[in-house]
Amino acid sequence: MDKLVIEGGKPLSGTIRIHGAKNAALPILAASLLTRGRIQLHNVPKLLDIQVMLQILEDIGCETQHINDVVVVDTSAANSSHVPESLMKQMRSSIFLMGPLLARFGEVQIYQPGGCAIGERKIDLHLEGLMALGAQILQTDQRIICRAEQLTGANIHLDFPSVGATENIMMAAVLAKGTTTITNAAREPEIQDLQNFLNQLGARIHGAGTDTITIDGVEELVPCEYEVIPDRIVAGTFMIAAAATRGNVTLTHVNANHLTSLIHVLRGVGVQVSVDDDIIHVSCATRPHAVERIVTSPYPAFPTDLQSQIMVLLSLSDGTSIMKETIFEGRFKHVDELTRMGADIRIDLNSAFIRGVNRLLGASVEATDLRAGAALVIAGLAAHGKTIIEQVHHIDRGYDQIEILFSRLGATIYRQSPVSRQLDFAN
Ligand SMILES: CC(=O)N[C@H]1[C@@H](OP(=O)(O)OP(=O)(O)OC[C@H]2O[C@@H](n3ccc(=O)[nH]c3=O)[C@H](O)[C@@H]2O)O[C@H](CO)[C@@H](O)[C@@H]1O
Ligand SMILES: C=C(OP(=O)(O)O)C(=O)O
Repeated sequence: MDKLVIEGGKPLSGTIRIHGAKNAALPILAASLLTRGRIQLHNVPKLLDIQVMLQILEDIGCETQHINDVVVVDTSAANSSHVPESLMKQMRSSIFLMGPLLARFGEVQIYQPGGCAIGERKIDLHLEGLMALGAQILQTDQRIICRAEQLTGANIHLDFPSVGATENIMMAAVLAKGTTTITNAAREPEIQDLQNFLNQLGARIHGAGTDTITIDGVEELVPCEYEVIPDRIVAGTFMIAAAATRGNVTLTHVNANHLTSLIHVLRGVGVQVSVDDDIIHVSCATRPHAVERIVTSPYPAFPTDLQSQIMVLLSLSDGTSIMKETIFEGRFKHVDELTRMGADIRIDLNSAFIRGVNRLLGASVEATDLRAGAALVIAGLAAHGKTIIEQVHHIDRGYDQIEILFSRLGATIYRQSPVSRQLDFAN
């Protein structure tokens, strides 16, 4: 298992380019199955989750290629509506295959998806949405079989604006007969990106970005070329790292409109953030102060995917801050690790009370999930001394070589691979 080793205490400085969004690229890759032919996608990051999605597409008969940030998927020969359990279990986003495969083949056999251990992460809203479109669902313990000779448009109200359920329903409804309306839909930028991609294929969807999405079913879709949006969570991670190390960092290829809640919080604690078109500049010369309360909620509120990272900044701020997590019940696992590094955080139900300390100290810690891992990297960069982070594979799900990106900003950070892997690379 790889480890990250960090010698902290240096302010980050310099410019980096932000890669494409994992959470946009994954549903878009799954949606490519809705058409027959060759799709070319730009700005697709080289991440573990993307690799798994491409492996699944290959397993069901597609041809795929990922060179630099360009992915080509040829879906012409896709011939299976079954996703093997071993692949399903590798990530949560395998669930995105359900809608497109059902729409393409009239049936799909999948399993409960895997993913980060951040909460229960049910899929009831996905299933209810597909049933509303006319699918019959047979569920045993882990296996889910879904069938529908013809999907038919319907009015679907989501009890919670689930990102994944909104996307799965959109993908299933594109080729359905008639019109589908999703109310209380999720409004995340990645949903708008999926709408834009599907419309480029010839779909007729509008409303993404609001809480009501309308999908007028079409007969068929034709392949296209498309560019994925920048990753707002990766951008946010680097912005917070710049502030936590009292650095001076410029991010390029970002969309600041997707980061309004974070920019508001950062400015509120005294961090300088300026925006110029697709460039964001972050600098922090003095100790930030505490924030009264941050609550994670669906977009456009503060994202749960930046909760653990901002907690590192609050741990180093002057005063006590409160962080309430309302999306995932198991997303405070980084707290024990941060405490090991000297943070002063108390958890009460879904709220964390963070008393700022003057400094964090390097320690051996474990990434328990993707964003918890990213938070530990930030903590390690800001801390005095050496930090070793285990279970780096979690971080690799969402950041393309995080150590290289931070090295470019002057950090001392490197990856230690087991000897056998180092030899593999040498050959
Ligand atoms: C690949 C991707 O885009 N992942 C993002 C997506 O995950 P994901 O799509 O899984 O997140 P959801 O919005 O669906 O989940 C939010 C909440 O709804 C619950 N729920 C969800 C579906 C369902 O059928 N039943 C149900 O109860 C979940 O358990 C969770 O408590 O949005 C999350 C919330 O912004 C982000 O943290 C993830 O990074
Ligand atoms: C929770 C996340 O991703 P996923 O939904 O793919 O597990 C994340 O990106 O922080």
